[in-house]
Amino acid sequence: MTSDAVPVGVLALQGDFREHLAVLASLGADARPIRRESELAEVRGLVIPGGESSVMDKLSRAFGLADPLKDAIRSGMPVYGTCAGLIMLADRILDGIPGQQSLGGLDVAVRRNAFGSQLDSFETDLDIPELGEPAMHAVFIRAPIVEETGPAATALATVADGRVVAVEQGNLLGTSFHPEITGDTRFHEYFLRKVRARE
Ligand SMILES: NC(=O)CC[C@H](N)C(=O)O
Repeated sequence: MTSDAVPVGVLALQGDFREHLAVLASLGADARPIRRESELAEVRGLVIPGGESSVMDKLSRAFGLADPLKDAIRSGMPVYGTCAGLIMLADRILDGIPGQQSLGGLDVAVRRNAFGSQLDSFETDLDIPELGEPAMHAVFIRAPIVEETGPAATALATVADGRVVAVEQGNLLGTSFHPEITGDTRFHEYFLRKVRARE
């Protein structure tokens, strides 16, 4: 193992964790699926993938992972959530199913399935100053929107009508869209820089 191969996890209870594992491995990380508390304890950063947040919530509680995940987030571990993963990181969920909980950490209110049926899925290019040129091609799939950004969180990207679709707060990152399926690795590189900066 090279010194570059920092161990990072992808929450692998549900959703498109394999795509994230492949991107992280392609960037030289030691990328591991995380299904147990003991596996979480071995990694220095975590990605929470897209999928279905209400199912991920139920499984994380059923597997005894919700509390260790909250502890990891509070301890300052870098965590990047895409789509359902962003919902898991939001302090407040709008339009959740009854009883749906999040792990929290990001001072935002996120509305699930916010783009309505006609825009169930769509693609657009986003200017993201933190990531530089060119604009990022972004794929949205039954995507959430960041409806309120609290004072502790910073918006990184907005769609054309001004609604927020990417946020950052300290070691936490969240995007409504799925960079793991477009071949643009800049968000994963940004996440890995946060992980390596803590080493
Ligand atoms: N692509 C996705 O992750 C969709 C998120 C899903 N609509 C949810 O509420 O969790």
